[in-house]
Amino acid sequence: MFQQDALTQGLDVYRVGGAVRDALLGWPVVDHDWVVVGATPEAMRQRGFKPVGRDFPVFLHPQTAEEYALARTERKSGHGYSGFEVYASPDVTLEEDLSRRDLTINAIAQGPDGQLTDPFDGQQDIEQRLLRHVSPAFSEDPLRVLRTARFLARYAHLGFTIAPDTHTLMREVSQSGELSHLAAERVWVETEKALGEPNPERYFTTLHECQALATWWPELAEDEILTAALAEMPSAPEEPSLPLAHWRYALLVSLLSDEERDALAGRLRLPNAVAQLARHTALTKALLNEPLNDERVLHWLERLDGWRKPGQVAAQLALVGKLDLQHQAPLRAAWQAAQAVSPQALLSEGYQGAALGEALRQHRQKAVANALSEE
Ligand SMILES: Nc1ccn([C@@H]2O[C@H](COP(=O)(O)OP(=O)(O)OP(=O)(O)O)[C@@H](O)[C@H]2O)c(=O)n1
Repeated sequence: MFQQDALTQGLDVYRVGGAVRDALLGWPVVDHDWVVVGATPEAMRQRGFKPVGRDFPVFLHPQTAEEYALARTERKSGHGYSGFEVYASPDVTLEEDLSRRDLTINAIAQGPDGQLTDPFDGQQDIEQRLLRHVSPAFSEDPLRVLRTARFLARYAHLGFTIAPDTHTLMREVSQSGELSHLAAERVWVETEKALGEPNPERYFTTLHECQALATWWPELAEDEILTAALAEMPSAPEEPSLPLAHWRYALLVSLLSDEERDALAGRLRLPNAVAQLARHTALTKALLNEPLNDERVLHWLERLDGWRKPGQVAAQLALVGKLDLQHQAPLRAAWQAAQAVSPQALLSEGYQGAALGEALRQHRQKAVANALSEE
């Protein structure tokens, strides 16, 4: 049940999508999406709703900033995201709007009196823990392959599986080559969300099973490589300054070569911070692979840009705590000792320019060596 406010009073409005699904699942509801039946864009604007874009009949409530979309149908007319013909008109029914959606559990609407409109048996699929497509139109949006894998990463621990027919469709979409028309940013948005879910590995194994991994993650699309990569993710540290999803990504690609990691980062157009965390994580794993010594530790601190960005060393030290706890204390001591070397003191001794740089490095290396020998 929900109360209508002055702005929505008199509109034929329903709560839809994720909010209804998650409420039925007892999962926290983060944001509410609404669908409005029988209204025109002009009527919405007159009420004070703010149009979101020019091409989509979606509006924001000026107070709650929640999305109100006019009921619409969609038909594919080309490749990728722009290749959609959207038809919104007061004669589009609630059922028609629900029928364009991806999964049955996402195609349930709730009216103000609490009553559910559920033409595709989404409630039954929630009870049976099934991710099932609404109609063959599922294939019209290749992003849905990733979305379905992401929902599995989120709900697998509740017992959800992907319906066999849906799995078949996902494989067909992957084999059609349509995934390559997605924008890299949208692929990353889905992947980043999946990486933050309770079972991120299910996202990747599902995509591998339906042959979708080869398009965007060819570096991981081999049974043994994928298994090894996924086994790295549980080492993500609880480091509140960085998102869990980013740590998991960095660990996932930590066994790849530098070239492969950079190729992936470029293809996915990763945000710099994520690509950098991935590089740093690989450096830390390489450091721990062999016995520590002053030269290797100093090199590691330099590659982490520790003097300018101490937070980057702190983050990697947290990772060391998960990967190899016995090395955390010596590395922390070495870092503190190296940080304590003061450029100011060397300046006042008369060092300048390149000589100052060289003296700094020598003093730092000595400090690291002392710290390592004391631990
Ligand atoms: N490619 C897509 C994207 C969205 N939807 C529909 O639009 C709703 C809202 O989409 P979105 O807000 O992206 O996702 P949610 O389902 O709300 O999931 P989340 O909890 O991850 O936000 C979905 O429930 C689904 O009905 C769809 O059918 N196909």
